[in-house]
Amino acid sequence: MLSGTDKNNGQNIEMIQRHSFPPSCSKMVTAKAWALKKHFDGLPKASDLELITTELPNLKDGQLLLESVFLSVDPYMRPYSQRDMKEGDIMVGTQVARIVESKNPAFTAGTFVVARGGWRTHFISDGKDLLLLPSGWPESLPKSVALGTVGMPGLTAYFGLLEICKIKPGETVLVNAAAGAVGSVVGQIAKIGGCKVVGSTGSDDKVAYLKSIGFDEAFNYKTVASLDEALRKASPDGYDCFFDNVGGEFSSVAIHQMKMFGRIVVCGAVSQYNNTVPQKGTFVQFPIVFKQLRMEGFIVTNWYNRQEEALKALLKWVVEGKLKFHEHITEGFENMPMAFIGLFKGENLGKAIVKV
Ligand SMILES: NC(=O)C1=CN([C@@H]2O[C@H](COP(=O)(O)OP(=O)(O)OC[C@H]3O[C@@H](n4cnc5c(N)ncnc54)[C@H](OP(=O)(O)O)[C@@H]3O)[C@@H](O)[C@H]2O)C=CC1
Ligand SMILES: CCCCC/C=C/C=O
Repeated sequence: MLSGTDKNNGQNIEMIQRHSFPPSCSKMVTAKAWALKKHFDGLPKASDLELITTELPNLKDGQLLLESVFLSVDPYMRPYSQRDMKEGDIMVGTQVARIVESKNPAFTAGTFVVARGGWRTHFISDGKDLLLLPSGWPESLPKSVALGTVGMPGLTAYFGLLEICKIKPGETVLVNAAAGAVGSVVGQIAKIGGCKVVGSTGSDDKVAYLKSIGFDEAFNYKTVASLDEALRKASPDGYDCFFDNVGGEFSSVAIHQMKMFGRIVVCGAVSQYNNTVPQKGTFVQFPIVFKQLRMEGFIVTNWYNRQEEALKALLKWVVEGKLKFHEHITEGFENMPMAFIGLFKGENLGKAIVKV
């Protein structure tokens, strides 16, 4: 048996067994999975992860066998592994999977679902945590988009912007990591909502991409002489909303350019996830008090009671061409670690996906 526990909604997913099953089992399935071999220290390394090959047992009544088709790599996996995982655990994560075999009357083989199966090629589920793609999903739309713009990152943008920032037409919205999975949706929803949008990102190609999807202003934070000046130039009057994906130094500078009664949604802090020692930043109380700012953190899963409504809206915008998406696809399950590490080097434009 695996020595680690299963954090991937463990109640619903049968642990992969390390031992073989007797030859009498008719349908032995070989599954691969990535386990956390050693806790990350700074930037994750491929050698911190271990590829495990195992065989799955036959299905019991009520169970399904799933095969991952597309897997998601996301920045949250880095802080999550540190806080909530122990060495030996299978990496947490989400995939678009195809039902290979079903002994559960609620699901038929061949159906595609979004699952929280972790970094695995195959897994067994009782079906309780599987999500069908939203109805009306066009045949021409890649199913991987259910892991990005019409999935968790899209929901993050949707609820963060509409419910935490509560954008209003005519306002100016700032977003960093703007060419990524969440940021690119934030900017486009803000445009749909009648806002001016400023995006910060880490390469000139990404700047060009942001302009091509409708951002009013975009700059490369790695090459500007002064972040303070770049923010001021992009919006001399300041910012009503700041959707913060990056944290750290960027946030310390941007908070001073908020307008009176501005709102900051603290979505993530990707610049800080690989820190090995706690960092000190500037104190935030002065701008918060004197500009009467609201600064609020949130976790998207807290809004999942409304995910049906939001996925429907996101899919509609995609189909109408109002919400563009880009995917950074890495081929091969064995390359998952490199796809994950690439997030912290800015390698992805749009949603980082692994195609099995
Ligand atoms: N609160 C919530 O519920 C959720 C929060 N999040 C958070 O949203 C943020 C964006 O996630 P997501 O869109 O999936 O990821 P992205 O697709 O944006 O990928 C990460 C990007 O972050 C940028 N980045 C990486 N390292 C640094 C750094 N040191 N400094 C500045 N930028 C950096 C890179 O873009 P670049 O080239 O521009 O530097 C990279 O491409 C993350 O902080 C994530 O944790 C995501 C989902 C849910
Ligand atoms: C099911 C995925 C939940 C992601 C929450 C992310 C938090 C911060 O990055």
